[in-house]
Amino acid sequence: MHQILSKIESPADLSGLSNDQLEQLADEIRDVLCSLVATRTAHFASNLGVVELSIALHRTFDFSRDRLIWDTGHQIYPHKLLTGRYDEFGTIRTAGGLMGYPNPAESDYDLFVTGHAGSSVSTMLGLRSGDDLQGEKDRHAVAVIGDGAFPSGIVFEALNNAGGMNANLLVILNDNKMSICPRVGGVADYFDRLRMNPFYTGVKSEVLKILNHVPLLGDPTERLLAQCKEAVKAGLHGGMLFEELGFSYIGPIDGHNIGLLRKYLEMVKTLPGPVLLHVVTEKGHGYQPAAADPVFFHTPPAFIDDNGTVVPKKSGGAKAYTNYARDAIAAEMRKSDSVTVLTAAMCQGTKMEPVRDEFPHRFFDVGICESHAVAFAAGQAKTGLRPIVNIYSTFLQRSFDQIFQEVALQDLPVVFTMDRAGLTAADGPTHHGAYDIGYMRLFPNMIVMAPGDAEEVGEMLAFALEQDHPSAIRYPKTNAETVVRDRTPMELGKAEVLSTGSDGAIVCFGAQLADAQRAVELLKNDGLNVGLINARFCKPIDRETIVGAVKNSPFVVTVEEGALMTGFGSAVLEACADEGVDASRVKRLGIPDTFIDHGDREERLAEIFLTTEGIAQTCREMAAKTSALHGDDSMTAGL
Ligand SMILES: Cc1ncc(C[n+]2csc(CCOP(=O)(O)OP(=O)(O)O)c2C)c(N)n1
Ligand SMILES: CC(=O)[C@@H](O)[C@H](O)COP(=O)(O)O
Ligand SMILES: [Mg+2]
Repeated sequence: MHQILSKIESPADLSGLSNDQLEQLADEIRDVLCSLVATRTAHFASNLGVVELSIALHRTFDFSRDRLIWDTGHQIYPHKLLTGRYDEFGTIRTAGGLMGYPNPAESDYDLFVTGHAGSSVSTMLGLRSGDDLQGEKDRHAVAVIGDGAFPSGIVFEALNNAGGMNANLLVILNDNKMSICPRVGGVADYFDRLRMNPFYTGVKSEVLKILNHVPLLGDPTERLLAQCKEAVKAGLHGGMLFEELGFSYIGPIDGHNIGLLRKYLEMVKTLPGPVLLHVVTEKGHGYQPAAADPVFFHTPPAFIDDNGTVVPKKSGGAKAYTNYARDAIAAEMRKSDSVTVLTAAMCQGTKMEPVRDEFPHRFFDVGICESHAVAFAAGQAKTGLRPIVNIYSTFLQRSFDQIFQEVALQDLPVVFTMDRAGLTAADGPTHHGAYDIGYMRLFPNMIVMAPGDAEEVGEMLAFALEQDHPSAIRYPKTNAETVVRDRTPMELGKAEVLSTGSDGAIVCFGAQLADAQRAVELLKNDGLNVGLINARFCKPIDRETIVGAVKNSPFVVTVEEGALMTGFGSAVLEACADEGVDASRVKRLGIPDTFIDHGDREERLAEIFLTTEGIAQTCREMAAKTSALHGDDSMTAGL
């Protein structure tokens, strides 16, 4: 089994292998990738597409000394298999196992933990600059970036800087025509034109040889001829966008031909200054169903291959918050032509393909360009439209300044639907939506909400679209429950009291409401009568109800699936302080001030007491503590 791969303990073990053996190694790596996705959801098509590139890179450079960064990092699996992690690879994306992204704690061959797209050229330029300043100019600097990540604004900031510095830097564009969905925008169209370049078909090199032998004359015609020559080369070269920024553009070349890759990598290794090598690959290459449908196979559900038929191991089940949000967005877009929706290359993750198809003129996929997305939405809002910016909580962090300046400061009615707000489990710390409560409630004019259950998603979106202010609605990566109750209508800054209790109160902001309701029922078995408040708003917070609960209850437990630092619980403490109410009997449950590793979502939630039992246990402890404070030993007897 994996005769060659199983013996690769480091890239140095590649040195003696022939191209044929390297091709066999590629097959063995693909076999490992196919075995992995039979067991769990993981990044599949992207990794299939960079097998040969990974092998050729590690065969050509010595990254124990040279520098290598894979942009975004979701396509890191072949790199991990080639850098001594074959034996433990089966643990990837599981608690305590390998991360599904680069991780310096696992290997010196991983330089940065990444998961957000676009930063690789910048960090590599920084590494280049640092190595140069410390007398290590011999270390090569290589950043591999996908065509989906490439339009991110930060990439052009880095290209601009690298060109200006004339830095010895190799940027490898991994062009597979795909982001998660098909790539979009002018850069995508440009890449399509480059892919048609004769170089890729081998014709260009002959023409370039001829041009380079055209004699230069010493008279005014020389300048014209030289310009014509440059124009023809540029036309052939393609790559003018990069050449004008100071990069030598090479390509496009076949990214699945190991021999060809090695040849060009050896060539560009010696080229001075910034170089961009354009590599053409196929997302899903080597596994036909993935090549045929790279969108589905970006992160497919665990599946088995039944003689070429893909059979997901489980499907269906309760609807996720994402589904309710998508349906609510579609419903609002049907109700009003003023409602638009924007995504930053996450149409598939937000399940908005049906919305894209139903509203082709009011659906905007701007690519991995979150900062631009928010400013774009602000422009739409300025014209009277009601844009919904549907971006994952963690990726929306890219847009902090545009949320501040273009939206909040202008007080424009942009609605932010922040998916994956909370723990995202297998993706780990780069993808947890931990900070959106804190960063959104900072801004004047911003309304910050979190649905407590499935129904409130649609109620909050409809409410948000009626407000003449910006608003944010956050929900986690999980199935949505319904909490049966007599619902009170949405009212700005008003919480919903589900029950009252003489022994304490739980104030829940967001999707743990059903857990909190079950905890209330559990606590009755302990003889504790604890009330439950559905906060609904973190901003404006319902001071009357929530500070009132703190004032009149023996204890209050606040619950949020967000960072405790600056989160909803902090807002409660601030409100109590402002009202002069003693908040010493408030216990806050949420994400502690640390980065939470990847792992099973329910396990991670249990570790921070954001489960039915965790909330109940916290209430028991608070009841004991507060009854002891007031001389009633009945609760402490059993502790
Ligand atoms: C800032 C940011 N926004 C969105 C994402 C979600 N995302 C992960 S991979 C991906 C597509 C990347 O496309 P590309 O760079 O071409 O890589 P490929 O999967 O094609 O190899 C996206 C949008 C992200 N990781 N980071
Ligand atoms: C690499 C990346 O950022 C995306 O592929 C992300 O992992 C998708 O997350 P979901 O699977 O939660 O949509
Ligand atoms: Mg791509």
